[in-house]
Amino acid sequence: MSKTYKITLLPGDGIGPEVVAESVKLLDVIAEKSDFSFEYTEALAGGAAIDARNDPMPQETIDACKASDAVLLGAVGGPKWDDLTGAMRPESGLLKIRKELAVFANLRPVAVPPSLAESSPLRPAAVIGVDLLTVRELTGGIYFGQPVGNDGNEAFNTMRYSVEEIERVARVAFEWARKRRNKVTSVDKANVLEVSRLWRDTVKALHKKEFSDVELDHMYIDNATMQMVINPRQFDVILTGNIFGDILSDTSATLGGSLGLLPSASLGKGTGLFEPVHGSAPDIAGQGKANPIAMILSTAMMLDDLGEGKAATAVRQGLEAALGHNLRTADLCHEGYTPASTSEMGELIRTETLRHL
Ligand SMILES: NC(=O)c1ccc[n+]([C@@H]2O[C@H](COP(=O)([O-])OP(=O)(O)OC[C@H]3O[C@@H](n4cnc5c(N)ncnc54)[C@H](O)[C@@H]3O)[C@@H](O)[C@H]2O)c1
Ligand SMILES: CC(C)[C@H](C(=O)O)[C@@H](O)C(=O)O
Ligand SMILES: [Mg+2]
Repeated sequence: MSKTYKITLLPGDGIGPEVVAESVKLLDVIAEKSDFSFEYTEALAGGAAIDARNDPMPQETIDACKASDAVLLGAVGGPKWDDLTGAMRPESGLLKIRKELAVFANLRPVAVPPSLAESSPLRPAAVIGVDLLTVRELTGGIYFGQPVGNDGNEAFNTMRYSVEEIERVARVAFEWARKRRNKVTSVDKANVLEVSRLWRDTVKALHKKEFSDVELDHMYIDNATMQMVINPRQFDVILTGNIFGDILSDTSATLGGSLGLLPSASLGKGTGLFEPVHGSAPDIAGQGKANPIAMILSTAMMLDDLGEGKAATAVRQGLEAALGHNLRTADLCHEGYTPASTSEMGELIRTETLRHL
């Protein structure tokens, strides 16, 4: 009996639907050559859901996500909804589904093969061979701290973490390090913030108790952001909280030359959420310019999570082969390359993936 995976698609806004479409086409051709298939449910999220339901994350969407094996999300937000506040914002819808699915660990890998090094604004010699994984805490910290306030004159958010929240995400980072180069860099602001002091003490204690075979160091967020640019190869696994991980992962996108390359997997105990690191890119939306690679690599992470490692590997090998051709979307298209649209790049990656399946 062949297995059918239930996938909920949340295309969202801006370039979200454009890149999700490429993932679906890829999954369909993979299914044709495999002993498993996919059943899709498309649901509303973000600005699209505000327009249709006056709610950035309707209950029917949450129910569909929880009933599926995996969720693929494009991106949410954009200028049309920028005047909305609080729970009515598209971005609040994204935070809600992360919380509802309890996906507390957000994995954001970056690898720079030689084929991408020349697209980086940094010197190729500084970025070739970069292979790092940011493990970002995703359901706590200042994004979810209470109380929240804004009386028009003064506004505040609160950053809080409990030992339990820190330990469970730190465990994920240490476990990944054991499968990689055995090193964790924990990033915080323990020289200033109480929350970071607890973060650092908790990570140290867990390390001593369960993971003393893994190399551990600690770095302040300001230095880490600079180290990411001047010496990114020193990093294997980076462990950090919600807001520092948000900032540091966009910084890590400079290494390969585009935010359009960075995938992510948001994992907890149940259904995983697979979303590119980038947003809805209003400046290029609707023009066929979006790079589909971040979404396609997020789809590979989904295949891994579903236990379809062979298909995930074929996607990564297919992508590597595709990058050997001279086609590039606009974000990476410099001298010597031919410009490709989102769907042309998607088609090339599909063709190469099939060759590796
Ligand atoms: N996961 C998400 O849904 C998510 C993530 C980040 C931002 N956002 C939202 O997206 C909207 C725009 O935010 P922003 O402009 O700060 O960030 P953004 O990530 O949308 O865009 C930043 C820059 O990167 C470029 N870019 C992003 N993805 C690309 C791709 N796939 N291919 C080529 N270029 C790409 C954009 O053109 C832009 O120049 C905001 O409403 C923001 O809140 C959503
Ligand atoms: C849109 C926003 C809520 C989101 C975040 O800050 O987590 C985004 O920037 C990301 O990196 O996934
Ligand atoms: Mg971000």
